[in-house]
Amino acid sequence: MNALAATNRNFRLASRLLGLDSKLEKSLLIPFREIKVECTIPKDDGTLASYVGFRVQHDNARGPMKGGIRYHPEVDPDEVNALAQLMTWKTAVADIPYGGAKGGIGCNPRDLSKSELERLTRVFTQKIHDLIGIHTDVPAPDMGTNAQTMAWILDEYSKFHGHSPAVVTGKPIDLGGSLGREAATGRGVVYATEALLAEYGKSIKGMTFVIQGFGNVGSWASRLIHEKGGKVIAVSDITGAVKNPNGIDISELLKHKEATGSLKSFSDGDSMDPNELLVHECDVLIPCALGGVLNRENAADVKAKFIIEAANHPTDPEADEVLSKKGVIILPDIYANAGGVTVSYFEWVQNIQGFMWDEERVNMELKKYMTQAFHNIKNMCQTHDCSLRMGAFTLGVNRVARATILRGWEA
Ligand SMILES: NC(=O)C1=CN([C@@H]2O[C@H](COP(=O)(O)OP(=O)(O)OC[C@H]3O[C@@H](n4cnc5c(N)ncnc54)[C@H](OP(=O)(O)O)[C@@H]3O)[C@@H](O)[C@H]2O)C=CC1
Ligand SMILES: O=C(O)CCC(=O)C(=O)O
Repeated sequence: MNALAATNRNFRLASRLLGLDSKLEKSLLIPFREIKVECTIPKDDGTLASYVGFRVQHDNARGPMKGGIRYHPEVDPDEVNALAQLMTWKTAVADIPYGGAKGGIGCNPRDLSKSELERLTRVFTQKIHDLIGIHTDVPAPDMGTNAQTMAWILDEYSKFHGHSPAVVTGKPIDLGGSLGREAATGRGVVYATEALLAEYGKSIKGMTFVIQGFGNVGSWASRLIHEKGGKVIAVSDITGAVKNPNGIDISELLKHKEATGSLKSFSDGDSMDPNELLVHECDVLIPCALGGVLNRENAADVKAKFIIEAANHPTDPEADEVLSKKGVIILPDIYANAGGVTVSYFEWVQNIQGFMWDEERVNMELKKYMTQAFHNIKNMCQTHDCSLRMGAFTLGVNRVARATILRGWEA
């Protein structure tokens, strides 16, 4: 099932549990605006290359639309649409005053030089600058983009609208970024994991973890789990996977990745088949890369007891069903990875206030939001006798539905 069909299905299940009116259901599902632009840039060798860029603005009932921009060869309109919708429910689950959006460019950032990436980002910004803004739609990093990408968007946007640091989040600190934003999604994943494990009388210390993806989210989650005494026994990136049953020394792995750009040939572990990683024996599996990686092909073989969805929509509905029947506890993406957008919100608030918080305050507030959201999800699970995924969806959808009704439809 493609990402959009899967997301729509989860939304509809939540809508039925909440007993939403069918017209309201339809209006919540249809995106506010879908933007598709062609971005042509001169390559370093003088030839021209064209890329298609998307920004889907899903809903703004609760505030400005918010969500990352992804650079990846598999970016397509349906996936961006699904990711934008997930942002609407995620910001509502986190209870931050935003709606949802997502963007992307179909390109492989690994094949582009830094100056090509800069040109592409600037052309994309030129094409969408009228449709984003501090109080309309605020982009941030996602897969394949980072603080530097946000700096280019900020610079290009400011040429049209004047200096506007709050138009993007996840910026470099020197341009108004927030302390703690880079680590925030991984840190939020760890707070979410702690909240879940505590329900089962468990903690991170001594448990075994398998992590797919070692970019922003995966590397920070690995590092913080390692610091808390969790045993990270297998990790992968696009180049391969590494395992060590005694626990990988994550600080050494970070140095190796920094030096070589890859997890390959790491001396403190054995290489493994990346396809085997998701079904490797462990207590907790944390997908931190692409969507749809847990599917009908591998779900029955998953051995983890807990799955923390740090990636967006890593589990397709068929896998969800198989895993639930097996008793695997899944912490859903719209809660588990909400730490990133929550600290993006803190960054935006700091930019608007013109006042910078210290990192301790950022992390403390993040923990407060993540813990509160977990308790709210648990309450929805009790009210509707449902899974954590439906608990999170009903929480988010209900908040957006209430805001939509309050705003009304009168022209
Ligand atoms: N950044 C953020 O704040 C947030 C991100 N997310 C989600 O988290 C996920 C990861 O995002 P982020 O860490 O920012 O992205 P990055 O681009 O920083 O990292 C992605 C990682 O995934 C790896 N990867 C890519 N393809 C594969 C594959 N087929 N198998 C194994 N690993 C693979 C990459 O490998 P390599 O290192 O070799 O390139 C990289 O390590 C995405 O689903 C994103 O939507 C969710 C909330 C917020
Ligand atoms: O920080 C943000 O605004 C968005 C992060 C994001 O894209 C996500 O949560 O999937």
